[in-house]
This record gives sequence, C-alpha cells and structure tokens, in this order.
Amino acid sequence: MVRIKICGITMMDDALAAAEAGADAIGLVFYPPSPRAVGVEAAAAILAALPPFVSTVGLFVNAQRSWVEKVLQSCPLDLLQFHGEEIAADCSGFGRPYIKALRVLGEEDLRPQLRAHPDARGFLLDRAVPQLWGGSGETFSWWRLPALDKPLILAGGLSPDNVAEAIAVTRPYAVDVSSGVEASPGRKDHGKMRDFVARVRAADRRAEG
Ligand SMILES: O=C(O)c1ccccc1NCC(=O)[C@H](O)[C@H](O)COP(=O)(O)O
Repeated sequence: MVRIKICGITMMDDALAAAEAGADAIGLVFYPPSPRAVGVEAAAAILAALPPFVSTVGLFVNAQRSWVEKVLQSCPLDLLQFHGEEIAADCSGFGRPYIKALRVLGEEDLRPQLRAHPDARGFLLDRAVPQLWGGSGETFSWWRLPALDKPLILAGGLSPDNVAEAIAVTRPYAVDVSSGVEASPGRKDHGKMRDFVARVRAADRRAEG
C-alpha cells in the first residue's frame, strides 16, 4: 500500500479533511517565506485535533537549530523533513527521525547525496526549480530513478490526474502532494484531496492484481 502525505496544510479544516480523506501523514511547512507556512500556535492546535494514526511531518528549509527546537517545544511532530541544503549534522539531534528532500530533475547521480545522509529514514524526491525550494507543482523525469536503499517518497507536481502513472513508473513507498490538491496556495480543495487518495488506492488495487 502506497502511503500518502498531504503537505502544506495551514488550516484546521484542511487538516481534518485530509485525515478524513485517508491521508497517512500531513506536512506542515515551518519556512516563513512559503505561502504555505503555518504559525507555531496554529500548528500546535492542528496537531492536538488530529485523530490517532495520522503522522505529522514538520518541514524546514536551511533552518537555524534554534527554530527547529522552538517549533518542537510546542508541536509534538512525529517526523522532520529537511527540504534545503542541510548536511546530516543539521538534521539530527532533535529527538525525531527525519527524511531528507532532494531536488532533482530525474537524470542525476544521486548516490553522493544518499550517502551523505546515512541516518535519514527515507528520501523525498522533489522537482528542482531555480529560486524555489518546493511546492512548485512541477514534475520531474520519473523513468530513470536509481534504486534507493531507503524508502522513496515521490513528490513534485503530483495530482489526481497523474498520480497513478507516477506510482506505476516509480513504485514509491509514499507519494507527497501539495499544490495538486489546492484551491489556492495554502488552502486545500477537499474534493481534490479525496480524489487523490482514491486514485492512489485504485493504483494499489491494480498493483495487487
Ligand atoms: O510547499 C511549499 O511552499 C514549500 C516551500 C519550501 C519548501 C518546501 C515546500 N513544500 C514541500 C513539499 O513537501 C511539497 O509537498 C513538495 O514540494 C511537492 O509540492 P507540489 O509540487 O506542489 O506537490
């Protein structure tokens, strides 16, 4: 079963709707310049309201350690996602497992970056776009990805329309979507979230035969 993470949640009703739709995880962006950034107090309220068994992922971009620590004081996140140019030492020591985002076009040799993060629990591959750290809504080439020895979380431009093909090509551990299920930056479209989850579950059934 392919896991589903819906990222860029900023509002309580969107968080609850993502959980209701069947998301396995939600992502909260703690990167103030993003249009999907969430405040610490709002995030804490969202975490407190979520039902059990929905994982919460906190996303940071080249953050000061003190910022990650401040967020964690109020927000009991399950997992950290480092989405910038962090080295391994920047990602550890927070008492939380982490995943590392790699910005790719799909043709590059990822082995040095994979080796640089031996403690990462998984790697999120997102489309590399100049001057943008994430949430681009753009896909990358899925066809020549190297085999990873850690879970692959596929991101970048996924939507209800293309997620089945993305899964068929890349066989990921999880898919991650943000703008493809939005009504506007930072606001989710609840129907699109339900549709996205339904398309992933249909792809699961096809894979099971
Ligand atoms: O979403 C953002 O605004 C963002 C800003 C800075 C760093 C990362 C950001 N999002 C990261 C995510 O995990 C997104 O889900 C991922 O980039 C895919 O986004 P999309 O292509 O819009 O589905």
